[in-house]
Amino acid sequence: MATLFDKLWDLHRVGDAGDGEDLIAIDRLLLHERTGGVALKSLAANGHPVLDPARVFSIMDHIVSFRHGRGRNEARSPGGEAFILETREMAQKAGIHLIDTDSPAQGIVHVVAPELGIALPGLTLVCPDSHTCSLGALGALAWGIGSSDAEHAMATGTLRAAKPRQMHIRVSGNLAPGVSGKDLALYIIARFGADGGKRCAIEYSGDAIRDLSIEGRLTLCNMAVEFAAFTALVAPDAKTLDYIRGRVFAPSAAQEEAALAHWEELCTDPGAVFDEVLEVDAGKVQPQVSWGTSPEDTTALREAIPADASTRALSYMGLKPGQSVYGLPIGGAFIGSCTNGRLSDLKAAAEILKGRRIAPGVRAVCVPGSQAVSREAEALGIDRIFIEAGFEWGAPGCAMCFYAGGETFPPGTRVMSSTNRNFEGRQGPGVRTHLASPAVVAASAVAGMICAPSDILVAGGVA
Ligand SMILES: CC(C)[C@H](C(=O)O)[C@@H](O)C(=O)O
Ligand code: SF4
Repeated sequence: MATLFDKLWDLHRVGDAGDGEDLIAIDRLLLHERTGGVALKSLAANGHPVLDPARVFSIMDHIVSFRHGRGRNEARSPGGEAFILETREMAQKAGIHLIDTDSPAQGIVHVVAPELGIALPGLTLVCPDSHTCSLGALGALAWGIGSSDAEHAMATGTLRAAKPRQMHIRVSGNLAPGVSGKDLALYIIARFGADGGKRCAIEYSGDAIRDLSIEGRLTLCNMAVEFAAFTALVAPDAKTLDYIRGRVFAPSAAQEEAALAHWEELCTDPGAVFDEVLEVDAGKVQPQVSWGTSPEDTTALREAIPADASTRALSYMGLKPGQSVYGLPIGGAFIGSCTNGRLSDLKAAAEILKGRRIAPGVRAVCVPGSQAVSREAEALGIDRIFIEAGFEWGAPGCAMCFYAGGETFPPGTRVMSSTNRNFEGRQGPGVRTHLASPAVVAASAVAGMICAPSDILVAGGVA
């Protein structure tokens, strides 16, 4: 009896690497220009070629400008152009896949990898980026690594890793309408703490997980690193297979039968034992919003901030213990990122923004997670809905998810954000980030204050 994680580990275990570590075969490696160029350059300087260039994909996302009509090398931070140029040059020299700034496939690495079928059930995937855990949503064994590990993986096709402990999170019941994968992720982190994942490999299962769309599962697994997990996984099911079919780097029609036979085995055997088990009742999850400077500093929208909340977090956020953030005026809103920059996220926000305007004094920005998301949204008229509501519509990339030294909101601005991190200065010096789902961010942008989608829909006579 084995867990899904045991099976993935054993399938890729090449041998014992000593010191409690195993040598794991790496199927595909992803790079971005913020950390990938450095790894490629150092690898070349050490005289090592990339063992199998066809398995390595480099994508421009972190530093590229999110201005429409951006030039090929335009960065969003001073000096950022060097990251783009170096990654391009080193990727071309190494002969790896390069999804460049002007490619129709460009976007955030964790959004592009599923879209192109780079991430598939049963594969090991690594990237020098902490949110690589997102890809576990497809039943892949994916985790974030450092740049030197990325070099090792490129040179040898393997990595040393200690097998992590395993956690099962069973999410029973159903999420209420309007409650998303993001709300579930924030709820779990708030309830069990930002260290609650205990560096385990987590498998999510249960009715609510089965009911989540693939994009909802990607959002949930994306935040596993905010829960201090090694990674997260969802066993592949019919939805996963439908999602994968026909994607560029997925098995061809001729290979599909063999692939399906393999993927069918990718599940936890009944009776397999986990080191830790957490039970979550999906019916208890309400739309969430963070109030502090860790994703665990989160409550349901109308709930009060705990009386014993950290003074430092409250002072940074300009809040008091016992108060609720509900109704607080905001100055900014951001929808995008590898957490919530996919089509379903933009659709959820557009449902609220349709025929409405954001409040005066709010700067609202939407940046689709990839060129593909952007194209699909534009084909559906979603870009018009955002723009007519007063949002800026940006060019794909990480954009305002993290401050890179360039454009941001003024210090002290309270920003509703569909991203995954609310650390001090994450979106810019002094910027006060509140994490929430795209629907809650959109509703708050319209109201000019933190509120629930239902407030807006009722006020507009829609619901
Ligand atoms: C820059 C990169 C290494 C970083 C990460 O690893 O996650 C970034 O993507 C982030 O979200 O903070
Ligand atoms: S969108 Fe944000 S969290 Fe995701 S990879 Fe980019 S910077 Fe990191």
